[in-house]
Amino acid sequence: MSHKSPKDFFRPLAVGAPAPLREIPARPSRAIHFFDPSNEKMAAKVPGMIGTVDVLLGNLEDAIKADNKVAAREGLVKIAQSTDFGPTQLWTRINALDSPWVLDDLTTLVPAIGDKLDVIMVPKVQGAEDIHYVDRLLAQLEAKAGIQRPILIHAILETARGVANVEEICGASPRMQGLSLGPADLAADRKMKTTRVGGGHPGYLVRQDPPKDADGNSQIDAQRSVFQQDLWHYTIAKMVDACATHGIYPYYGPFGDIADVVACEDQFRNAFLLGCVGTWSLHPKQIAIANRVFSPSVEDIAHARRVVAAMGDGTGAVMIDGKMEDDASLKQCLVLVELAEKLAEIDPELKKQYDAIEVQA
Ligand SMILES: CC(=O)SCCNC(=O)CCNC(=O)[C@H](O)C(C)(C)COP(=O)(O)OP(=O)(O)OC[C@H]1O[C@@H](n2cnc3c(N)ncnc32)[C@H](O)[C@@H]1OP(=O)(O)O
Ligand SMILES: O=CC(=O)O
Ligand SMILES: [Mg+2]
Repeated sequence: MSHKSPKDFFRPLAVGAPAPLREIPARPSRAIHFFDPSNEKMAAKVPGMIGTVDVLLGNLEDAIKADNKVAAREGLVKIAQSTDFGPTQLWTRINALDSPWVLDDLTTLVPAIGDKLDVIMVPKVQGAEDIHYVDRLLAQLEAKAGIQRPILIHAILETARGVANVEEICGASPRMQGLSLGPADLAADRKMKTTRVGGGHPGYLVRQDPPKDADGNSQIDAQRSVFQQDLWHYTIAKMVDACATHGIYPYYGPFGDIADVVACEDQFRNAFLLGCVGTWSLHPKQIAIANRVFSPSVEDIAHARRVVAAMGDGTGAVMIDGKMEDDASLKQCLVLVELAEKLAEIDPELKKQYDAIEVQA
């Protein structure tokens, strides 16, 4: 954990840098859509995606060929300078802190487009020291460039040491906006034996007990159901707790099987139910899945509003459809109602659906 005093924590780290935020804004970020700014075809699609996705992220790290690193950085500057992003946030993923590109990433991007960048995603974060390094450097660059609002930091949880240090990473700077799970790098770093980019694995399962014959002997060769388990449950739950403790936001990460939109939706929904606020989208077709999954359903909002209406001042207990509701379940319902209100501000279609709900007595 940081050894700074609480008041120093909220002082700028360079003379002339903007004051750190005390609260991280809860801006909707259901899909963080990755694009390669050095890929002209992909980059050309970016202006048309504004308003259809909550976050557009110019990726400079993995998935960008070494020969294209400079073109990606320069492409991002060009796109950011020539585009009005309206309601859509602009993020970038810089190269890893031990790479030959990251210093130029930061010293180029902040002066050129620091006033347009909402969040910088930092990959392969190992501990608080990585965040401290970026924190100070950003403050120096912001001061030099006269940037008026602090650029926030998002860390990818994708090393074993990062997972072990997740608490101190979340609390390392008032710039910390959130964390994403990086299942591909994390699997490699932990020496897990899956070669998939996120999602489940058919070998990670629990098998139904064998039936017994008339003499009570187990029929181990009999047909038995298997239930595939979630390889990522532990890490996502740990990440959600660390983020909630520090008032920042957890996200699922990449789902690499672009064709399997069904399993992608399942993985996203598991993360949503566990507390994540959004996910990555690698391909345009994953945006609609993320927007659907990370927006509460009309049924959930109808129920939540009914509980809120029935609970009055929030004390006591009531019965609704045979189920007990009290202060705790009211708070659960308020999580959904408040999220729906935020989403309705930026998504007219959702607003229409939520507005049409009639609250049952
Ligand atoms: C483990 C990690 O670090 S994950 C994060 C790093 N990885 C990434 O960022 C990957 C981003 N996505 C991509 O590179 C691509 O989507 C790929 C390689 C997965 C698939 O690309 P393609 O084979 O070209 O996909 P496909 O043919 O279905 O593309 C259809 C159209 O969508 C466009 N498109 C594909 N992905 C994107 C994207 N992320 N953003 C914008 N447009 C895109 C294509 O250019 C193509 O355009 P066209 O119809 O004008 O030809
Ligand atoms: O960067 C993402 C990952 O899964 O690795
Ligand atoms: Mg990674």
